[in-house]
Amino acid sequence: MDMEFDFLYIHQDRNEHRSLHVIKEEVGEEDTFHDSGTSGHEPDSLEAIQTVVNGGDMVEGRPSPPSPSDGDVDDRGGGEGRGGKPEDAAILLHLERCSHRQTRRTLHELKEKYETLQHQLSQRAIKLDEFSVRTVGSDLESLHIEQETILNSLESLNSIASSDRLVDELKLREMTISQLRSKVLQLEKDRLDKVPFDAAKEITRLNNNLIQLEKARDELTIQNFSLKSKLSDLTTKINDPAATYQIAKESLSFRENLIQNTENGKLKDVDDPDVVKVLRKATYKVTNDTQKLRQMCTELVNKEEEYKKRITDLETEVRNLQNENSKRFDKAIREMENRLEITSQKLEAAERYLTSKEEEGNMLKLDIDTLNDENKRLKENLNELILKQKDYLEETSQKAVLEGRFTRLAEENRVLAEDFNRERVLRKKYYNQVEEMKGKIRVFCRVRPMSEGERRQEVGGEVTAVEDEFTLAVNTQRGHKSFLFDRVFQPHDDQDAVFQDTNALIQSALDGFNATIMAYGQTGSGKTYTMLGTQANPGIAPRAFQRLFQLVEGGKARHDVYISAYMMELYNDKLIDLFKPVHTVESERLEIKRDKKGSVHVQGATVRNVTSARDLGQAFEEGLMNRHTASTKMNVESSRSHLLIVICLNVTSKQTGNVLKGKLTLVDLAGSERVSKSGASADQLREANSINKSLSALGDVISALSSESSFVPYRNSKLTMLLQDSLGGNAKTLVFVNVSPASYNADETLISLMYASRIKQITNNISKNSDNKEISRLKSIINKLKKGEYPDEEAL
Ligand SMILES: Nc1ncnc2c1ncn2[C@@H]1O[C@H](COP(=O)(O)OP(=O)(O)OP(=O)(O)O)[C@@H](O)[C@H]1O
Repeated sequence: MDMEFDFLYIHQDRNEHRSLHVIKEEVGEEDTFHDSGTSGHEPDSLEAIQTVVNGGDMVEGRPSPPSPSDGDVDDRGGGEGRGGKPEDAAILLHLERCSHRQTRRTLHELKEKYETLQHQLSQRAIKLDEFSVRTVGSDLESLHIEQETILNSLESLNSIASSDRLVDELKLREMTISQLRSKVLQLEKDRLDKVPFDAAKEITRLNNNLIQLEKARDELTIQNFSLKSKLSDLTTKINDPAATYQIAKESLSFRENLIQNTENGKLKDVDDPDVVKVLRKATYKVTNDTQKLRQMCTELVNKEEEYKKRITDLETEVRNLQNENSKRFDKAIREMENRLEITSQKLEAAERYLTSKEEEGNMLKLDIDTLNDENKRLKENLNELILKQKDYLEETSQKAVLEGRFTRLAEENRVLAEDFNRERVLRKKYYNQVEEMKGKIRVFCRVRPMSEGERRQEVGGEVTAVEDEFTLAVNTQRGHKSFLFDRVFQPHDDQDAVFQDTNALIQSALDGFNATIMAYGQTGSGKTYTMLGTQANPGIAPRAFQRLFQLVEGGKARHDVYISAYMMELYNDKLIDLFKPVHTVESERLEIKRDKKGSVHVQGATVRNVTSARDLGQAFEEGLMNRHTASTKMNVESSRSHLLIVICLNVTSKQTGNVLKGKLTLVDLAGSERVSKSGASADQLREANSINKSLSALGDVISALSSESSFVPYRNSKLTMLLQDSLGGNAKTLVFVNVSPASYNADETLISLMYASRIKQITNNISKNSDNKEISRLKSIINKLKKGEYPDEEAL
């Protein structure tokens, strides 16, 4: 009985290993159970599974490498290089296998228990006797209890195998999924760190694909779980019938043994008919139960076969699904790898593009620097322009001020011009009055310098001395004599200084007067130098030409001036037209004529119209050339003839239309030396007489004009006839008396000076004072006019 109690107690213990061990000890057998489908070292705990997932070892209940029987796991498991998905599949497969192994192990344990119990029953059935019938019921009851216990054990085992395992499985899968996700995130992070901004779209697209794949994986996982669940249900269903089958089988065997034992004679020993009856009823009942149990066993066997087949199908289906999943997963991995490769290539392309863009950026920076420099330069230019504009505005304002000032000045100028014109008229009036008061004939004396030859030969030095600008003294052996003139020019006075006091006559000619400038003196005294000058030092004639056209140009707004000229030579009282070629001179007959107004002209003379100083100068040069040719042809010296240049002016006022006719006559007289001194030939005498006669006639005319004689002997010579309208009347005459300072020319100098004195009727005697008073009065008038002041009424 103690053994029975122990047996019942032991079978109620849920610690299977311990109970089996106790049973084995009690029955004295070794545990020979060995599941051919397992290695005996198969990991069946969560810890072991996790270790397998992590690639650890398991030996003797500890984590160990997968056994050869786990070939599917190895084939599908792959390494970490598959990204964790094969591990996931391996875990699932492993969990499935663990579940099956545990189920099969439980079945085997139950089978072992069943065999042990059968063995105990067979052992103890022998010992059953009179109380066997009584104990059959209790045995049956015990069997039922045991059956229930076994069923409970199976139930608990199944629940443990299903619920706990699934929870752990889920936790494990979640951990695995979490690890996989973290790995995926890490990979994505690494890849994103390498991918530039422009590959972000591609990464986003890959992420979306990954999410799709994860969704698909999750769906597959759900399907997998669903299948697992079905498998679990089926396993439960299988286990239930299996347990029932085992119990029924045990019960059947027990009953069969009991019946057999009973029939084998044990009941023969029972004499009591009631007991026999009871036993027979019990036997009958047991027989029926046994039949029912057999039917149940048959059904259960059939069901087991059916479930086993379904399990096999489901396992095949699961394997197929897993293979399919694995293939899809591998395909997805490959696609991901391909996309990663493409993305890497794109990344490289993007990096190259970025590099090129950086280079471009550097170039653009250089361009920007250049543009900045250009901009700076332009700004500087702009600033300069602004400053210039500012200056321009200031200048504009100043210009406006200046324009205002200019307008005022123009008005002032206009007033001044009017005043000037008025003053000019007055000046002319006063000038002419002064000229008239000074006399119509003015006499300037010019002393030439000693020539180099005269200095070298020491011809007795100078006999002349300029005491002041109006007085020339001559020191001779016969005494000291002073001569007064309108002006005395010293040897050092140049041509310009001489012309300054003569150009007023040019203006008089333009004002309608007949102006005459002539040079008188002995040969070599400087007449030609004074009247014509040299190329380097032009005399009065070329300067008068220039001045004349300057005045014409200045007055062209008011006047139209028509200018013509003729040029004559008077030799031995004979006129020669210098504007004609030499060979025609003798054939032409020139006659001096006077018109009704008294104007003199030479009939037959060549008159040249000139429009410029250049024209006039060229004509003048031609005339001089002709004079030289004629002198050579006649074998005479040019100094033995008189030279006349006559410039006729026809001035028409543009305002009034009045016409003024003036004349400027320039005369270079022949030498005035005495005949006895000039040579002894008859021609020379005739020449000298002709010269003296003309010069004497000129002196007579001038003397008559000065003395205001009623008769002026113009017709005594051709010279005076030519000068008839230029001497006297309203004519203005300027006579240069040229003298030599040399002592050997002292006599001729005295004669010339006396001749000039006769012209001015100025003597060195008692009339000197009165003459000096007159001269002083005239000088004061001239000085006031030069200063632009009006002469006093008394002086006038
Ligand atoms: N004021 C002067 N300054 C310098 N040299 C002068 C001056 N006057 C005359 N001479 C020079 O004296 C020389 C004689 O002068 P010029 O020929 O003019 O005298 P002339 O009186 O004209 O003589 P002729 O009656 O023979 O023509 C020339 O060589 C001339 O250059």
